[in-house]
Amino acid sequence: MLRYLTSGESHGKSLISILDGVPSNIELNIEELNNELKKRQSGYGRGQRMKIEQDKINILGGVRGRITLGGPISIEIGNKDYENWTEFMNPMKEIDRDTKRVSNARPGHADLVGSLKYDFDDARNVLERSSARETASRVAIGAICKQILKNFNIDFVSHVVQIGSVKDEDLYEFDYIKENVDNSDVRCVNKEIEKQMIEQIKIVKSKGDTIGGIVEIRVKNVIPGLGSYTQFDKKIDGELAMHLMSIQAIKGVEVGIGFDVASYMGSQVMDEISYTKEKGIKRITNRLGGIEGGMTTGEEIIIRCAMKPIPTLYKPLQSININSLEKYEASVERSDSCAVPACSVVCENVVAFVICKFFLDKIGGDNLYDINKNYNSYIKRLGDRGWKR
Ligand SMILES: Cc1cc2nc3c(=O)[nH]c(=O)nc-3n(C[C@H](O)[C@H](O)[C@H](O)COP(=O)(O)O)c2cc1C
Ligand SMILES: C=C(O[C@@H]1CC(C(=O)O)=C[C@@H](OP(=O)(O)O)[C@H]1O)C(=O)O
Repeated sequence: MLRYLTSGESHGKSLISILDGVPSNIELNIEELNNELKKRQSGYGRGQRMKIEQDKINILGGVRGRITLGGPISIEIGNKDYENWTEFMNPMKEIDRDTKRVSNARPGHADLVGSLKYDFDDARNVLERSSARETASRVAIGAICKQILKNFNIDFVSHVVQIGSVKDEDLYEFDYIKENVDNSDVRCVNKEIEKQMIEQIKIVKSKGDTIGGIVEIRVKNVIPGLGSYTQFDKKIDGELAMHLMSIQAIKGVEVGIGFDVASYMGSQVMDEISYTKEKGIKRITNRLGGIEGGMTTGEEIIIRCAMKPIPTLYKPLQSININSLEKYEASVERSDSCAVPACSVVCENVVAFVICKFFLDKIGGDNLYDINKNYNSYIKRLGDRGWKR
């Protein structure tokens, strides 16, 4: 079973993760992995931290000469900022506990409840781990998963469809998104709307406020039958939602037309089925986003995620001191004003992990050769039943 754990603090020495269950003989493109990390760091609205960090993957185990060995892969991403934080973060030595203290809980962040739950008088101990710095690890893991799935033509893309009230309402083809998204400062496909989104972020930032938005993730060339209707925890939509909702600041996940299913009649929601000798079994539409009964249908997967605005405001909200309980303005930490573009990269890679997990569960095999054999045999059987690539 494909699984991972992440460890590390935002201003600690490095982020460490272990990805277990990767088959052997997968060739890794390190440049491509680093490119994915770089994409997560960009996007208009990010704060000063992204000027300090230049995330690079350092694989410590499980890979030899860029080829996976079938054992757990250990990954390190260094925090350059640690150089400035050693005296406050060093795990092995006495540290200065007074200078970087956070006492006035930021509403919307984990500060207050984390301090109560873990019995801390300093929310620094909470925010170091609750910080979305951790998403760099998740991107590295998802990027490896993408490279596994590339062997089977499965491809991923994501883009920003809304920032605040500015929306990109067009429905684009997968390839069109792919061609245009990386040229945009906010990962928006439409250049006109991109300008409006940047303007929106600027205005909000100038007021000391923050803003959220919606991102869309698409997966192309997925085979039918990943996931299962037979048990609640085998349903791929459930697992996707769980992984996506666990990303810092994600407050909603939709598959296909999502919440709109509630407003339409059945005939306007279900995707009718057709069969022709040339195209095989196909859906005439794809409103349900490529998932039925907890299984992939073979149509493109379409998911949207809503990100709330960044909780740290330069014009702080009312709060309390976690120790004295007196009324205070929330602490102000160096912060992003909008991280929706970065979040689209995170969501895309988190989806890649889940798809890869279910793909390996379905197809099986410890090494690329066996997986290829099993894959081809499944595709052949589906072909005999009328499904075509
Ligand atoms: C890519 C990314 C960057 C983020 N940057 C910040 C930030 O600079 N400041 C901040 O307060 N929150 C930031 N957040 C959001 C917080 O980490 C998040 O709101 C917090 O951990 C509380 O979790 P919750 O919103 O899921 O409840 C960011 C989230 C993501 C995904
Ligand atoms: C470090 C990252 O994001 C951080 C996420 C984050 C938060 O509270 O979630 C707060 C900020 O941390 P800092 O105070 O060090 O600037 C962001 O920069 C990153 O995405 O790599």
